[in-house]
Amino acid sequence: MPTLVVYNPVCGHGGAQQLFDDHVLPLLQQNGVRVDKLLVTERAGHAGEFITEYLEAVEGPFTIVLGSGDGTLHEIIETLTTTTPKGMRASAPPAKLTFALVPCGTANALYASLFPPAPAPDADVDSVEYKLQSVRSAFVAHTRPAPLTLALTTFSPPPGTRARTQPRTAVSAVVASTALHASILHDSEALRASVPGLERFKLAAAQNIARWYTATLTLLPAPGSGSVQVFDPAARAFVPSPDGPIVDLAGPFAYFLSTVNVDRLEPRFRVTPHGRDPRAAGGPTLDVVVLRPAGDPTAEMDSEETRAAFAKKTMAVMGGAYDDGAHTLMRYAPDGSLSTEGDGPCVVEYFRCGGWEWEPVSAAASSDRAGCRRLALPAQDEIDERAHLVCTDGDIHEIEKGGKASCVAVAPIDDKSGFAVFV
Ligand SMILES: Nc1ncnc2c1ncn2[C@@H]1O[C@H](COP(=O)(O)OP(=O)(O)OP(=O)(O)O)[C@@H](O)[C@H]1O
Repeated sequence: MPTLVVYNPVCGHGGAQQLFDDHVLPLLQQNGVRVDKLLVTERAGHAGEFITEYLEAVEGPFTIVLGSGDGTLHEIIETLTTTTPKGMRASAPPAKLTFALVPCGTANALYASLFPPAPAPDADVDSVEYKLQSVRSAFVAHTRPAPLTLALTTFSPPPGTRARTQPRTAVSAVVASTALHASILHDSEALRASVPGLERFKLAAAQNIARWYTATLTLLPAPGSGSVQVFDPAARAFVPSPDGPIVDLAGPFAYFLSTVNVDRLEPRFRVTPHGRDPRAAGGPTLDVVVLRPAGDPTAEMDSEETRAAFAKKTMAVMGGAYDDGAHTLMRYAPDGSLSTEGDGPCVVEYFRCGGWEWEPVSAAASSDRAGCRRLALPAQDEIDERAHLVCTDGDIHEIEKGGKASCVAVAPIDDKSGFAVFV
């Protein structure tokens, strides 16, 4: 099976070259692995172009030893998924691509989810041994790779518009989000040069923590599951949603994020903490976390004070994600304080579903749906620019005014196609 080595020398703290020279390439050599091609990426887009051209010319299946963060992995998967197949790639089904991941990026969400660091706060995610686990699985232990589920997000123009181009589709292997998470990724990119580590996400979070987003959200069941599932903190399990097979949620929203393949976005940020649990039979699924101010029993009407008070709760929810996913157990006490005890209303809504539709709307339209009327904004026809941002694995997209984003989870049709990773 052809083996390619690709690494991004500038991702994370810029240590990929040394790690590959000193450890990864020697480990491959010791285990008799012949490297067919090695690419040190020179620019954004390089890895995707290189892999696509190689796969057009050479018969697969393929293994790629990839030294990067989630962004370069995303770039390869998205380029292959959205480029019309030609040459060898035109064969059906297209050849399978399996990754041995070497975490060299900033957050390394997929790697940290597949190889969760030990619970001790000082567990060393920077050690060479921690970083070589996927390569060892591939070439030393010869484990069976795990298939990757993908989230396909399509951006549609307003209904009735004559499409100038085909609707765009973005592909993610980790996260598709809007609201606070998309705002953080949007703003943190500008900080990349000045704040190189995870701190830039915390800085961008502080800038955006008090924003609300007006939209409507529809969650759709996975094929074969019959219903959207909702996490029941008392049972510590997903159960069919009492709202029926499809769940409609009105805004405003503070947080909305969906994940595939992962239970965390950073080694310690377990935002969808059951994302790696074994699934019941049925189609591929997304784990979805939603935070809506209307759930707060003390949020009476929209005002600066209400938003400032709710921002503290959003902070507490983010803190719960850093505390092993405790936000999914949080409930409101009657006075609006948060606790993981008691049986009050859940603070976050944690769902498992097959897909979702997010449609930015005016505040009036959003609050027309049941449950959120009391938080209607005064300026009813204002367009909420920020509600139009969608993040797919770090890429930021903008929904056209009057349009929407629709996301669906897909999995390889068999174990000879699609993408997989050595775990
Ligand atoms: N030589 C290069 N110069 C500049 N950008 C590059 C180069 N090689 C790859 N890239 C781009 O860098 C971006 C970020 O890389 P990557 O995701 O691997 O690291 P990261 O952002 O540090 O990590 P993470 O995604 O885990 O936070 C990718 O979108 C990729 O296209």
